[in-house]
Amino acid sequence: MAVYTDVSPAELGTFLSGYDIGTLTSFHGIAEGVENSNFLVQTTTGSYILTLYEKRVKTGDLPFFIGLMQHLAARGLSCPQPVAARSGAMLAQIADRPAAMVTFLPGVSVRRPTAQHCAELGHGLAQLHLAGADFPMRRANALSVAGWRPLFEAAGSQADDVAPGLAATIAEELGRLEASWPADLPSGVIHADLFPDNAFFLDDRLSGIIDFYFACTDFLAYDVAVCLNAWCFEADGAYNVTKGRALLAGYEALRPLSPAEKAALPRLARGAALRFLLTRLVDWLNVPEGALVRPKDPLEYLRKLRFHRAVDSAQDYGLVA
Ligand SMILES: Nc1ncnc2c1ncn2[C@@H]1O[C@H](COP(=O)(O)OP(=O)(O)O)[C@@H](O)[C@H]1O
Ligand SMILES: N[C@@H](CCOP(=O)(O)O)C(=O)O
Repeated sequence: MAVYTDVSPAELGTFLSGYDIGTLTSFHGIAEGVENSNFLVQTTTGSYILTLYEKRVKTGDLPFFIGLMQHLAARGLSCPQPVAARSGAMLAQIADRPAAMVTFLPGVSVRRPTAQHCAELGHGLAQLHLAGADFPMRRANALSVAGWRPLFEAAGSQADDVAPGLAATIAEELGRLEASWPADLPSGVIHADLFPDNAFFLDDRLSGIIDFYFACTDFLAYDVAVCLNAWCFEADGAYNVTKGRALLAGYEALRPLSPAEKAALPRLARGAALRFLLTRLVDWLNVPEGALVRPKDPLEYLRKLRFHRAVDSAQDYGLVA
């Protein structure tokens, strides 16, 4: 998280009086993350996370996110659970922002995932997909292929200031993906942002998944592609096929990919790389003044995109045929 909106102790104290979770003992803003404002709130009954929803989160989508976390938790997935106010409401308002209080999950995120972490993550992702299969609400993925051109239009004119030639690379890739994006693959609830900072581990076992605010209804294999991008590249930009193999094997142990999903994986991985390149580029060029946030490097995803452009088949990611 980041902190875009400040909350005063008095405001938070008043806010907490609407909940049955004790009285405030301490709180602080959390610097990690880039989307919403998050606070670690400690009360006389324990620790909680207060999230204030910022620019990319539409208020109309909040019931989907809240309902999804409740649904997944009820099916045994370890994820934050929304805490109801005394009125029964899961959503509230503080500092003029929509907000929710959720349970605090123990565990730590890993900066340099090992193959073991990747295997655990793949398994957890498949568990999430299976647990979400009967979730009744739908939410279109606003950041799928149709959402990429508007992002490019917002940032494209400054892209070459970030890296010479970047605008042309994005334009070419966007055109290709718009023309070839799969139309019909198994769909359902996806997390859509399951990066290492959104997965917690205890003793190298996956202990929880957080940050469901990009979750939506889309191709399940696209979520796998997002994770290959986020978990299986080394800091020097090299793809680690051992980690990819572990992630895919962990996933397929619970939910085997169909032949069509396997064939589509390289395109989905290119699309996932372009999606994060574009959102990072927009964020890089638009850091709000005074915000506690560390924008993420868009060029990391340019390097990943270049790797995917040279991939022939899902076997290159470590998929065992
Ligand atoms: N339920 C939770 N339990 C424990 N820590 C959490 C929880 N939710 C968020 N955090 C902490 O806050 C950080 C940012 O949260 P996140 O949901 O990823 O924000 P963003 O929506 O900006 O990505 C996480 O990296 C984690 O450290
Ligand atoms: N994971 C995205 C940005 C959103 O990150 P989060 O920290 O809010 O989960 C990226 O790396 O570009």
